[in-house]
Amino acid sequence: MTGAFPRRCHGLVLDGLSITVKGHSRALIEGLSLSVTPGQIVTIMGPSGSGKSTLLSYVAGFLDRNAFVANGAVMVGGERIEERPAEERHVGILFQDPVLFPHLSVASNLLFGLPRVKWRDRHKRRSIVSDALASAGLAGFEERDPATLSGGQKARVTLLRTLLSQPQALLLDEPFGKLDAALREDFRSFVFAHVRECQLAALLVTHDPADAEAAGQIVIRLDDDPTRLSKL
Ligand SMILES: Nc1ncnc2c1ncn2[C@@H]1O[C@H](COP(=O)(O)OP(=O)(O)OP(=O)(O)O)[C@@H](O)[C@H]1O
Repeated sequence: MTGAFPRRCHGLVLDGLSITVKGHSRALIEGLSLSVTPGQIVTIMGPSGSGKSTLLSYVAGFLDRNAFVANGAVMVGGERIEERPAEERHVGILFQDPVLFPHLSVASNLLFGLPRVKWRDRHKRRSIVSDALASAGLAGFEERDPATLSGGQKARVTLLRTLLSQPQALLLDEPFGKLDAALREDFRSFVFAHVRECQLAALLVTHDPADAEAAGQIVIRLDDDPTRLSKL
């Protein structure tokens, strides 16, 4: 894999995380603490509405503070980040639908992810993008319009863009959910290989036990009753 995705040497730690929907007396998530080591994928499972996406939003910095009361420490790379704006957290997130800018070429979408402060030289930036595409089996896709890509290709480009932004932790919110079975397995292996290669600390939200098994079977279950948080 390309040198544009350097190895990370810090993990992700949540400490005493509690989240309540405003106006509700019972917490959605209460006293959740967990530690994800570099290269490890911890799976978050639980019924619809149990707070899986809300948990990821809190870690990523997207939580709607008008709707939720939340507290608890989030550490990435050895630093507290829960008070920082999302763009300063070094946390990448992938959603169920790959999101690419439709008016930009594949290369421009990827260049968007690449930190300008780190790579100022235009040719170097282009070559990092080309190397990243080649590492994903997409050599020569630089000038393609995202609309012409298959679902699996879009998913790969979206992951590459996230990785090029140099995250230290990766949040995966059902990123395989809409792919058909063969593609799902293929993309899952692709994502997990990058998590391990780049030594990212990853949280995976999924409803599929096969994802949890492929991720290494470390499962945190958010139950209907938040006082019954259990580690399988
Ligand atoms: N903006 C909001 N305002 C008020 N309540 C919200 C808001 N967003 C989510 N919720 C509530 O928070 C709870 C947790 O939602 P969340 O989306 O985190 O669940 P989930 O476990 O990810 O569900 P699913 O598996 O269906 O995606 C739900 O009861 C939901 O209705």
